[in-house]
Amino acid sequence: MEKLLIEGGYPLEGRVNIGGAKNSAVALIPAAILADSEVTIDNLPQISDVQLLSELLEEIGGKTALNGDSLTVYPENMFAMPLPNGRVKKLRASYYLMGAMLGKFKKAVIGLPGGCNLGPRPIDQHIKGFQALGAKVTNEQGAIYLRADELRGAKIYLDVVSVGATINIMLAAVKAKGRTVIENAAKEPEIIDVATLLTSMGAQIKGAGTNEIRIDGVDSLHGCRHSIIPDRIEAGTYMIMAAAMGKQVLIDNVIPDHLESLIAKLREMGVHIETNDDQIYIYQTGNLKGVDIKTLVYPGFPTDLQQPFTSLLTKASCTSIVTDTIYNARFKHIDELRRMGASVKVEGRSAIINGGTTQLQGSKVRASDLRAGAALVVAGLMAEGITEISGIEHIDRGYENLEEKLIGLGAKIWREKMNAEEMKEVENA
Ligand SMILES: CC(=O)N[C@H]1[C@@H](OP(=O)(O)OP(=O)(O)OC[C@H]2O[C@@H](n3ccc(=O)[nH]c3=O)[C@H](O)[C@@H]2O)O[C@H](CO)[C@@H](O)[C@@H]1O
Ligand SMILES: C=C(OP(=O)(O)O)C(=O)O
Repeated sequence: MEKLLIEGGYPLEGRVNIGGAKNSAVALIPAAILADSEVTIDNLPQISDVQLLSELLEEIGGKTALNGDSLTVYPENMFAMPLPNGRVKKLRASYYLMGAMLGKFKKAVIGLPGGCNLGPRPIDQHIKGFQALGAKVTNEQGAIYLRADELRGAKIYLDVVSVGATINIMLAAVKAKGRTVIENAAKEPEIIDVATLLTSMGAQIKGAGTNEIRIDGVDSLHGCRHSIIPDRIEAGTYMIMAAAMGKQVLIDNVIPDHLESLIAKLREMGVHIETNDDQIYIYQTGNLKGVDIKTLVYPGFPTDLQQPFTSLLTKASCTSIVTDTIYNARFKHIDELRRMGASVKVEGRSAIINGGTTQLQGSKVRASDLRAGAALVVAGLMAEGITEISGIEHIDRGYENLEEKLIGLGAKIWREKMNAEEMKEVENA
């Protein structure tokens, strides 16, 4: 087990290159199951979720070859091997194996997914979609059993706007007979990215990125090559770090339009930002003003940036209120920020941050989930002294080469092995 150490207080300056989007990559890899021949995915982020999914494809008989940031998936010999346990529980996106395997083999047995513990994360809308397409779905001892004699297109209205359900239904529907319409679909850029890959494989999909997606089933899908869009959440995290500690930071390989809500909020705080086609500049700013944010489905403020943004708000003058309407319990980072001296309290689904009251102090803290980890890295960069972050396996699920990228910007950050006593502390926590 390792921990991350940050000596805070060093200004960030320079440029940082953003990798491919985690939440696209983790859907595109399972989507490759649906093809009859090889699929190559470029601009792949080097994160543990990607590694786990490649291993899961090998478990079902596929072959994968990683070459730099490109992954080729050879789906020819895959079969409907049950995957009730093991790796599927280590990440959220293993739920995409349900849609992809159902679409390809008309059957699948997959364990319930893991991923960040953000409170309840049901998958009822995924299952409602599979059932509407004609699948029989049962939950037996924590594994989902899916089976269909034939998948038929259907009209599916999502009761909750869900990224995962929208993509999973697309995966199951692309080879179904006839037309599927997903109403009240999620509109995240990653959904368009998955639709683009599937279309390159020969699928007929219209409306991805709007709230109504229409899919006309085809008999077979072929191999293709696809490059993943930049990770807007990784980019947003570096923007927040730059707003907190930056002199002048250039974020490279980013789609500024995907970050409009964050850009607007940072500008409201007084951060000076310029954008062009694929870059965002953040300039040194003076005093930061407090702002309120409310997380919403895309294009609203992303819940995945709520936690790192909360850390930034501890530095702003006056009080800010952060409300998470997507996951109302996504506040596990708050206790850790308090340990570092932040004045924050949680009331219902909101965190109230008394900004600018104290200087954060380096402390021993624990990342309970991926973006809680990012929030603690932001706090560690701002704090006086050394911050030690445990639970960094969560951070490795979503941030490639974090230390390397931050060292490139002038931060003092490194990894160390934990000693036996520290490991025991973490296990007992
Ligand atoms: C791998 C991946 O892409 N993860 C992202 C995805 O997660 P994920 O796909 O799990 O999130 P959803 O968009 O499905 O969840 C949104 C909301 O809908 C609820 N819900 C969802 C499905 C369902 O069947 N029933 C239901 O009630 C959830 O509990 C949540 O409150 O979108 C989230 C919201 O942008 C992000 O935080 C995650 O980073
Ligand atoms: C919640 C997240 O991831 P996952 O859905 O994979 O747990 C995230 O990326 O912030």
